[in-house]
Amino acid sequence: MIKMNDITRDGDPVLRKRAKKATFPLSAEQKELGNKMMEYLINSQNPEIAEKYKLRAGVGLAAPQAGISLQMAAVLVPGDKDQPPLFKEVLVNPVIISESVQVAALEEGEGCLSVDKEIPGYVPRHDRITIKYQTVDGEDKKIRLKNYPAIVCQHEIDHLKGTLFYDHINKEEPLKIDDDAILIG
Ligand SMILES: CNC(=O)c1cccc(C)c1Nc1nc(N2CCN(c3ccccc3Cl)CC2)nc(N2CSC[C@H]2C(=O)NC)n1
Ligand code: NI
Repeated sequence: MIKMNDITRDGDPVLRKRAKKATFPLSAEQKELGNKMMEYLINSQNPEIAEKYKLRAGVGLAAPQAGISLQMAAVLVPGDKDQPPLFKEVLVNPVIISESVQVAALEEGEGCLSVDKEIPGYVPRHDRITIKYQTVDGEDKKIRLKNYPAIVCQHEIDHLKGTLFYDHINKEEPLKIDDDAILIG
């Protein structure tokens, strides 16, 4: 299982590189990586397991954060209690093909498993996006996302381009954002 000491931290050059495009069929190791990244998110969202293995909770994890420069990211956005997840997928070679003009940001700012310190400030993103990606089996998919799942996918796709969330925070005024921005609580 992936544990916190397997997760690369800010300062590791792999987090600032553009990740390599995946070619199909994926190797057994690459498929296994997708499973292990998703397993990390499941474990990290389970209070007992997270406590036992000291896992920081996350809803997204990108391959560069596991030290592998590959265009692959796992996303697991839970639904409400006893509901199915809002979004659960391992995205391979994801590309944002359209994005809303409407800006949105998490009201509490963003955290990242690869950034140990808390960096306050709004991270302006698009409220709605359409992503084209492949599944680990090479199937082409296209999905439209909005609000929290859209924010998470933008954060993870950023990782594949060597961008970290705080790159988007206004240095002079971290809490400055468009008047009509949607703040997601
Ligand atoms: C600085 N303020 C903050 O971090 C911050 C502060 C307050 C609220 C939010 C909402 C904040 N922001 C933020 N909170 C999250 N979690 C909330 C808790 N949750 C979770 C926790 C326990 C069980 C199950 C789950 Cl689901 C896991 C996910 N996740 C992200 N991000 C940014 S996009 C990728 C995603 C990620 O997975 N990061 C590791 N941001
Ligand atoms: Ni991150």
